[in-house]
Amino acid sequence: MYKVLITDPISEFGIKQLLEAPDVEVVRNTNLSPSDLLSIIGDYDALLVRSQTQVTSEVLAAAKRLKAVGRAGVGVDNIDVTAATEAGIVVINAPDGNTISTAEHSFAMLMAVARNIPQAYRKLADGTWDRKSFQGVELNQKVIGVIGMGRIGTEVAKRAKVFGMTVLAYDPFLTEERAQKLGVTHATVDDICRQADFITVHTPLTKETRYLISSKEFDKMKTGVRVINCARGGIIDEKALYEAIITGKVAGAALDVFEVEPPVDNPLIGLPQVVVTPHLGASTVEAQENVAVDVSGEILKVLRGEPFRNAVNLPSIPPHVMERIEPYFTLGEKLGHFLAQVTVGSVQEIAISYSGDLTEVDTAPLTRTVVKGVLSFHLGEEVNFVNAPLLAKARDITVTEKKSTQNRGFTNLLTVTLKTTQQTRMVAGTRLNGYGARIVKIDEFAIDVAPEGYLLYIHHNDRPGVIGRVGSILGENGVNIATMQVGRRDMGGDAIMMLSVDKPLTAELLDTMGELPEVKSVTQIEL
Ligand SMILES: NC(=O)c1ccc[n+]([C@@H]2O[C@H](COP(=O)([O-])OP(=O)(O)OC[C@H]3O[C@@H](n4cnc5c(N)ncnc54)[C@H](O)[C@@H]3O)[C@@H](O)[C@H]2O)c1
Ligand SMILES: O=C(O)CC[C@@H](O)C(=O)O
Repeated sequence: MYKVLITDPISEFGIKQLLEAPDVEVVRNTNLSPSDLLSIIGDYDALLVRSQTQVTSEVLAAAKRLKAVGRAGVGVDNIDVTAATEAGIVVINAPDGNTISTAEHSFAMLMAVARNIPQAYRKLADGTWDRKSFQGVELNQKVIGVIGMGRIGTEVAKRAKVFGMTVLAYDPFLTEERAQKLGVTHATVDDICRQADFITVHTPLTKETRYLISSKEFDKMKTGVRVINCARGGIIDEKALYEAIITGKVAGAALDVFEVEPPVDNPLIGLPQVVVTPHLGASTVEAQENVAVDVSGEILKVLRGEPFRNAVNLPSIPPHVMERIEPYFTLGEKLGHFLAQVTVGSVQEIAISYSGDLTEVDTAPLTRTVVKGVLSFHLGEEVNFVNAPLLAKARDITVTEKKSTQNRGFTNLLTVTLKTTQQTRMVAGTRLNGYGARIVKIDEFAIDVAPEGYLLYIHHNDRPGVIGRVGSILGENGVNIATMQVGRRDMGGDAIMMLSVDKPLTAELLDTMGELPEVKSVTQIEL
């Protein structure tokens, strides 16, 4: 039974699949102090949070069973992702579910600051009918600068266009073609500062984007500009913003996020030109359901060892790529695990070659599964999909990946070569329609074996009677052979036998088989 701890308020509908999963026990406690969390986290396999719970390196160090931290939302600023990666803990987020809600909130804030809606509301609510103080500006025919054209920035830009605005957009990944397709003008931050009537930021908060908009940028702006931040506090320098408002450069600001949340003695709050909300961008019924559904589903997959998509500490896998490579995940891991069991010496290099259909997609996630398969034979559960490359690097193991045109007649082929201090061995596998995963080559021998269960890999001389003797010994010792495959290079030369058996052999029985005439080696493999 997997234990999942939920420590922030998360949509009930969204976590339904966790609550109903027969293999999951959910514990909800949204009143834990940091020390409470430290003392109980060791019992849990997954932790599900929003933005309040601080998942620090101490929490992660105490989380001996933890396999995943799920964030019902986009930003993972409250999670020590580096510490999680080192510990092999997957950090999952839900990047798509709150895009529309946050874009709509950004637009609502833009309109609120353009027309002074909250200020007018407050005055009227206080009993004053004031029609002079709140003259606003139209959006139509104004220039808006969108900095960060990812999911939310793009949706904001689309809405701005519908309102008759000219959109200047900056994002290091915005191509001219995409800008044209969206009907926006590709611009620099400098262009935006000089030309825009409204500036809205939609980047993550990184070293590069901290104080992206500060005094230097405000100095370049048109007098009367209005700025919006519904992304992360700190992208706009709050001190510089305050100065720019006081000097009259900036006519208004709309802020949903702050450098410190909740804000403490923040002079921006209460300024008549500033519209604020307490980080409400994603606070809609729809967004909270979406993010909770997404992250709960992904957590279930991580716990059950199934492929997942949205890990922050792993490159994300687009759905069309996932669809193509998912069937090979288990095969890749098993090929790695197979080689680790038949090879002697310390691993120096893992080389993976993809051919056929597999050359058409990004196979980096598959490479991780192969590396995991190799390392897990020696490192056990310590190694997983997240930390496998790090663990290989820490052991000076080179991992290479190449695409090859040599598919040996298979529509797809995954070939893994393991170089150790003592030998170099190779195994190749494929997926055959109707038969599933198969091992089709071991070193120079063609073979056809399902990579599962207990296998006996016997290297022998191709002589009459060897196969019979192997079968008899197993039979005499009560070991049932499920399947048997032989492969040889030349008649009477080097040959291999691959048997799948119903139960593992004892060490004594393995020795007895190894002593048979013409048998060179016997290796038991578990896949
Ligand atoms: N207020 C809220 O409640 C709320 C809700 C959801 C998301 N957010 C925040 O909104 C922001 C955007 O989210 P998203 O889902 O659109 O993310 P996203 O990853 O889809 O987009 C971010 C974009 O910023 C771009 N970028 C990175 N550095 C940049 C730079 N120096 N200059 C310009 N662009 C840069 C990236 O290339 C990317 O395209 C994030 O900070 C996220 O945490 C806030
Ligand atoms: O409401 C939340 O949980 C924060 C939403 C937002 O900032 C995010 O990063 O997804």
